[in-house]
Amino acid sequence: MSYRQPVQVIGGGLAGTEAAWQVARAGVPVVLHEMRPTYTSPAHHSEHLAELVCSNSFGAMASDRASGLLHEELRQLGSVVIGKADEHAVPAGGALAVDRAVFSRDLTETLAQHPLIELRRGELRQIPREGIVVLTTGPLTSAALAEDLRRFTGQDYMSFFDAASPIVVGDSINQDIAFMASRYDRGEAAYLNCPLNRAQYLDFWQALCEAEQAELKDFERETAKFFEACLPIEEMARRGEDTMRYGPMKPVGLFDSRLGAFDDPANRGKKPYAVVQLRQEDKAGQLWNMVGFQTNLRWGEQKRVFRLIPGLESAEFVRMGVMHRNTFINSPELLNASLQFVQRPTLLAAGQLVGTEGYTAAAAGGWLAGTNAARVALGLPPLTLPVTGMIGALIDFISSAEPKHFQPMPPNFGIIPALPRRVRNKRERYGQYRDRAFADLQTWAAEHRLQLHRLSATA
Ligand SMILES: Cc1cc2nc3c(=O)[nH]c(=O)nc-3n(C[C@H](O)[C@H](O)[C@H](O)COP(=O)(O)OP(=O)(O)OC[C@H]3O[C@@H](n4cnc5c(N)ncnc54)[C@H](O)[C@@H]3O)c2cc1C
Repeated sequence: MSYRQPVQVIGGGLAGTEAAWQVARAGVPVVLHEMRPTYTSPAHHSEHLAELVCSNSFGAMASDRASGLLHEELRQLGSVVIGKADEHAVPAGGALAVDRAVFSRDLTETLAQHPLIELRRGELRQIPREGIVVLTTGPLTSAALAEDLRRFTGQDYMSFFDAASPIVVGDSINQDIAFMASRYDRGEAAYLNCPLNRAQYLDFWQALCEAEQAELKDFERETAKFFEACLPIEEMARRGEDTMRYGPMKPVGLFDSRLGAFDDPANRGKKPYAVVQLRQEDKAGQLWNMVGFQTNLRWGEQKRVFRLIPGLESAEFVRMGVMHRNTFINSPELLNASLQFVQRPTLLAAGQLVGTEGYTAAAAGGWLAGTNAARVALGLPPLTLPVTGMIGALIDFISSAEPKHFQPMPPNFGIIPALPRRVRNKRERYGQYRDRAFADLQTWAAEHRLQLHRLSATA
């Protein structure tokens, strides 16, 4: 096949943007189809590429954490998404967070200016039957294309629910109450923290448990499975009085230095019982994201209940929380380890459509699918097992989740068809057990006659 026929990437999210860039970087022309602004998904708000639909964070930066390792590998591999994330980073105490509007606008302009990339706006309703195609339409793939993909695979989708948290105007936060700090004083003081005493926490918890939910459609209510790493805050509240204090409202390592020294025993009684953290959204610090407060409450209820939080009594919300059903394909059955469909090797897929959750994982999958689409076009063998950090992200996810909540995710999470049980069962932190995990993976890969590449060395 001649590679003069452009590769077609469908969906300009995190995965598609990275994929299109890698195709072009290999010298192969590419058309990137993005349906926004003509059609939009229920979670997207702009017309720009690589829009971050909820939090503005790509996860922890330290390279002994799965996300940090993946960032570092993607940097070395020339990822445009992580490159722009670095350029437009905002303070986030050890996490890689970005000014989302500037980040997405810059990526849109950068891709639009590349001589080998054509950015074509409009919904693609069918998978192109010919040529090399990369599907990166995400968890909210448009209905017509989803139906065509279902016909092509002959399989139903799998799904779970994911929610986004509200964004608050900085000037409306009462900074006599909210204080700046990062947990355990790590990095710069990057978060605004709203402290609650026990009575305030219990009032808030009660109000949250009783608040009115936005309606799910009947069939959705029956099958509502939440993504455990991103539970709606009201679902967390329903699970128990203290659940939020062990989750997003964890008070440890946070202290208002205006009250005195943290380690002074005289100040022990001043430590908060619970804390709501807000992370900076934009470089100017005008917008703040409520960390871990993804929600499916009715919008009026969100305002009423969240204004009970000390410091947010007059909060103005520029975006409310929402919840959506995320769908994904049964990738271990449908794809091989190079992200090509077994049925049609010229069709590849990446991002949340294949079940990898999160911005960083989407960018990594996009890197691999784009690289492989270009390699197929150039007549080169595709790369097989993926970025080491992606494996790490997988292990990290698996080790931090409760097995009983796996149902919708594990067989499809990531692109590794059958992780060995001993890796799957690891409950310890990834960083600490990385070497052992890699040894296990190497054995497993050898057993399956797969080569395990560290892409930074092979790309
Ligand atoms: C409500 C919600 C909250 C989330 N919160 C977080 C979070 O806080 N942190 C995190 O890391 N991840 C979060 N995620 C997951 C995260 O959004 C995804 O993992 C990541 O964005 C997936 O990237 P992607 O490129 O696969 O899909 P997307 O980024 O969704 O991109 C898909 C693109 O395809 C386009 N498209 C769809 N159909 C068509 C078509 N037929 N033709 C042309 N274009 C099409 C869409 O417009 C979109 O631009 C959340 C997801 C949802 C739905």
